[in-house]
Amino acid sequence: MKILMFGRGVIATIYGWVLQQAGHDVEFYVRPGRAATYGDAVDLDLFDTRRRVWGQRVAEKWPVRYREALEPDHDFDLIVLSVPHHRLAEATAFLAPRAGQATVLIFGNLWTEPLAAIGALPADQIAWGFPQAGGGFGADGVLHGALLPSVVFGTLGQPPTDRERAVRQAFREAGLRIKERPDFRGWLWVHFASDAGMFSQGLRLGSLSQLAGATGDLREALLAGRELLPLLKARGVDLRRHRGGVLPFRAPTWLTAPVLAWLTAHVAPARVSLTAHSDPDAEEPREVCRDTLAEARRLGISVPRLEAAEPHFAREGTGRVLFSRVRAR
Ligand SMILES: NC(=O)C1=CN([C@@H]2O[C@H](COP(=O)(O)OP(=O)(O)OC[C@H]3O[C@@H](n4cnc5c(N)ncnc54)[C@H](OP(=O)(O)O)[C@@H]3O)[C@@H](O)[C@H]2O)C=CC1
Ligand SMILES: CC(C)(CO)C(=O)C(=O)O
Repeated sequence: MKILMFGRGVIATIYGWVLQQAGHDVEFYVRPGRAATYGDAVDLDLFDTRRRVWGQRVAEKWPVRYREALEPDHDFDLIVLSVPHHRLAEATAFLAPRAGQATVLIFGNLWTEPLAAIGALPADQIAWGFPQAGGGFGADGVLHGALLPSVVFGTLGQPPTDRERAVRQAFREAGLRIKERPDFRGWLWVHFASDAGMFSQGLRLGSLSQLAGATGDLREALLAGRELLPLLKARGVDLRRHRGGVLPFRAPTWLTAPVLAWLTAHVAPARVSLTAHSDPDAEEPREVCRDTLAEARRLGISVPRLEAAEPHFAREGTGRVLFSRVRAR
């Protein structure tokens, strides 16, 4: 397949590498002028768990190809669109007139109705998925991350179309197991709420990385997630269809918090997925928390832990966040 990764973010880079390794022809679309600043190779430092449970360390310089323009008559078969949810509207507006004949895989967090989130992109060209990888670029420019052996794909109630099956096949050929989620709208929202629980407590400490190995703070994150279950129900999510996703929030925290703490302290792929999120000024965690809290308020759901963390993600009139000001003191 000829594949265009949109942007050169964390997820686009990890899966671009995986797909190219599987023999696909991979290029990155970056904003005009950006290719030179990114440089012609990515420094990867990954734990790849596709073949080994504890992960195989990959440290390599991966030469990549960029394009800074996209015309609708391109011949890409697949465009992978993986951006933070608050950047999706801008990205879909750019891509809608340029999608050509490609299938567009929406591959990330969402908190709105999925079909509204794709804007003017043609709905019959869309596939839905979610990465099972994590990480971040360090100050040294190296991408530190972990790749899990599966990847999530979903549909909005219908069986996968031919296009959607072809995308699953491309990921399967890359050695990834496909986890199929027929109520993907609900799955995405459960995931978003669970991120809000984690991010709210990470922001309280400075960044998500601080949660690694921290039993008490992970307990708070799990309880913050538990408080969001009524919000999901109020949004119409049938939680019985997402038992696996909500189990960590329903299970007793005397059990789950120490297990999570142990995993994130001692198991390299789990540890790296958290510790790579060390940027105290990262915007996405704040946007996730803001949007979740706004929805809880709109629907009149009490979320005391998220609310208590609000000073760390609230926006000032100027657009700066309160938290940056507190840190600067
Ligand atoms: N990172 C992680 O560990 C995980 C992330 N996810 C989810 O995956 C998705 C992607 O996350 P991640 O890879 O971390 O995000 P990043 O912020 O690392 O990457 C986004 C990329 O998209 C580019 N981009 C965004 N908007 C545009 C635009 N309009 N035009 C051109 N380029 C654009 C950005 O470029 P620029 O810098 O120029 O804006 C950047 O390169 C998110 O939904 C996230 O929640 C899920 C699991 C784990
Ligand atoms: C919580 C975290 C950081 C896991 O890597 C994430 O970004 C996600 O799964 O959405």
